[in-house]
Amino acid sequence: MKLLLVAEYREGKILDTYGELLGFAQKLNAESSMVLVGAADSLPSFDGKLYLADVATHGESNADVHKQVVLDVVSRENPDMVVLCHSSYGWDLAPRIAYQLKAAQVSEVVDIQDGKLVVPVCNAKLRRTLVPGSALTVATIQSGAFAAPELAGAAPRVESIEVSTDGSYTFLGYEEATEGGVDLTKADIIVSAGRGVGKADNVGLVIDLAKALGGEYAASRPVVDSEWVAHERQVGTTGQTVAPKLYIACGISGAIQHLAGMKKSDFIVAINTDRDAPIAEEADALVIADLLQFVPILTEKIQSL
Ligand SMILES: Cc1cc2nc3c(=O)[nH]c(=O)nc-3n(C[C@H](O)[C@H](O)[C@H](O)COP(=O)(O)OP(=O)(O)OC[C@H]3O[C@@H](n4cnc5c(N)ncnc54)[C@H](O)[C@@H]3O)c2cc1C
Repeated sequence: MKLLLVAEYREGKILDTYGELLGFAQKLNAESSMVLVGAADSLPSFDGKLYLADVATHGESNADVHKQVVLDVVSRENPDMVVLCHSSYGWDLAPRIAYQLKAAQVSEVVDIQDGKLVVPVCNAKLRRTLVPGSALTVATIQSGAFAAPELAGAAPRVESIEVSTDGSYTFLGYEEATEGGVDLTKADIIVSAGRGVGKADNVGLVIDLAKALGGEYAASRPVVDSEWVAHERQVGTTGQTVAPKLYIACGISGAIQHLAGMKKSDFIVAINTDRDAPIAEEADALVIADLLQFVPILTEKIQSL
């Protein structure tokens, strides 16, 4: 199998998520080439062919033009699969490429089993394996689902390419998070509330524990969707990616989209009534308890130290 990996470049450098694309290729045992709209001073550690379209000419974020770049490389490489990250860049680009190539598009691949793509369904409660019906597939891979292989030292064979830069997009720039927004990535300790807190009033228990520990509080997506906690505190693929020294997950089941945002934490404590919740597999310590009883007692003990 032959893959074309689409790397991303932002604000002057290649994003290290290209490593996850390589991890995906490695798991499929596939041959791969890569394409990047970027610059020669920020290249991937990749032992293969890299098609490089100059960012100064093709723009940093322009789906119309970048689509043409990828299509140009597809015509040269004739891959079986075009692979992008499941990121805002990938969401924007993948369907355009798939439509143009009349290829199947498979979104948010989380695993490979027996050479087949595994994707989440039913809000990630279930998974299914897919065999695309077309000869060419365009796939996006879930953040954190495929570990990057050892990359140091490898250098790509670079081939410069150029396509027409006509497009209907004008890229205006990136917007910084609003002032006063919380940067959870800087917190050493995060206590996070999941749907297991039950109702908005109970989020206070999690906030109290975070304060007692001198940390920040965060939440899983359902808690944010219910407007119990602001979106800026959401952890996961559609929230922030954090790696604190201590992450305490209170009433969080451990769906892949949540794990992707916190599994690089140094030490994970999960408080859950269900000993079989998926988070138990990631947790360094699992407390099987009702958080509504356990968390206030823990907070009180810490406050009394
Ligand atoms: C495209 C997409 C993007 C997504 N992005 C994100 C994201 O960025 N972040 C994110 O978090 N999710 C995200 N999700 C949602 C994700 O799939 C899960 O649905 C979500 O993470 C589940 O949240 P939860 O663990 O809080 O709730 P649940 O899965 O409902 O788990 C609740 C847990 O609480 C436990 N519990 C219940 N009562 C108690 C109690 N009294 N004491 C202790 N434990 C208790 C239960 O045993 C259970 O394990 C995304 C989904 C999709 C499809």
